[in-house]
Amino acid sequence: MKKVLVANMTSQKAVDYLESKGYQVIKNDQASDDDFLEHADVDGILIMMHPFGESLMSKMPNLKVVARHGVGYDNVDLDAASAHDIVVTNTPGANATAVAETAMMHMLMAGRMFYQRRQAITDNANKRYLAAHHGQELTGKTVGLIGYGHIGQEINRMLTGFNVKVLAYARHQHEVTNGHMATLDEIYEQADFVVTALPATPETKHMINASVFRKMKKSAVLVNIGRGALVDEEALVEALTNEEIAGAGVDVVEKEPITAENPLLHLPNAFVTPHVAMISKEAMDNVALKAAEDIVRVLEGERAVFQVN
Ligand SMILES: O=CC(=O)O
Repeated sequence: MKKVLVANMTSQKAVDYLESKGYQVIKNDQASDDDFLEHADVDGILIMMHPFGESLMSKMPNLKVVARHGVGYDNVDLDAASAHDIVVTNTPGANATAVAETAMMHMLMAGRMFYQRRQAITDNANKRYLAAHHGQELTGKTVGLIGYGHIGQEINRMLTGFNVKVLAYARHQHEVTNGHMATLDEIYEQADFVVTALPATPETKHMINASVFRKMKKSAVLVNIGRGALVDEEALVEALTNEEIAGAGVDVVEKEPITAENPLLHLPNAFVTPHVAMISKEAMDNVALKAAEDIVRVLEGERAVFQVN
């Protein structure tokens, strides 16, 4: 019987599907390197954000497929995977609604500093700052979407009722119902809300940096629901502290899991969530099932079709 390790928190749907197909499932909610190696004989593995590279792959002789539970696969070493003939899959689109809802929430929360206003009831913090800063509405504004895949397009769809103008940046041309495609500089210079929804790659690392903050409007709000690596966090903290931009909403930071020391948590104009954009019952079910289906397809021989690019 083939074995699949379902690592980290996921939906039971993955386990049920794999078992219904006759696989032995080992479930491990706290996957660490040691936990992986305890089950080094597995044929497939379903992982979330745990770094997975050569040191693990080389010790798992039967491993044929690593299914990334989500979209970004920056935690998986693709070169090592191809050297070991391991297929890597991801689940584009399966969590787009949850992540787009999170982006909408961040625009509204960071735009109006709702979190800090709630906190001020009980801890008295930031009262002077909040009295002097009223925040801004999303309605009628220009929104820059950097990344226009499943998630960017879903954000655009959700924005329809807000009567915004959308400027979208992507590698490929798209029809943008609420606006049009634009260059990065057009977005930096014109957008009131800049949303980053790109993967972490060598090309996107720190693409949002001090020189970008200088190009952005002083009233702009940055929302990052892609990866922490997209934003130079030190420069972001500086830009927020000096009010070079008005605010930020981030679900992802450079060093995760985020800890209480992260300076973004202590600024009155930043709103932070701990990389939870895709955590909803619906998204977890969709993603888990899609990842489990990919594992089965690969283990049954349909490899090339599912490889991430
Ligand atoms: O972070 C979430 C994902 O990569 O889907």
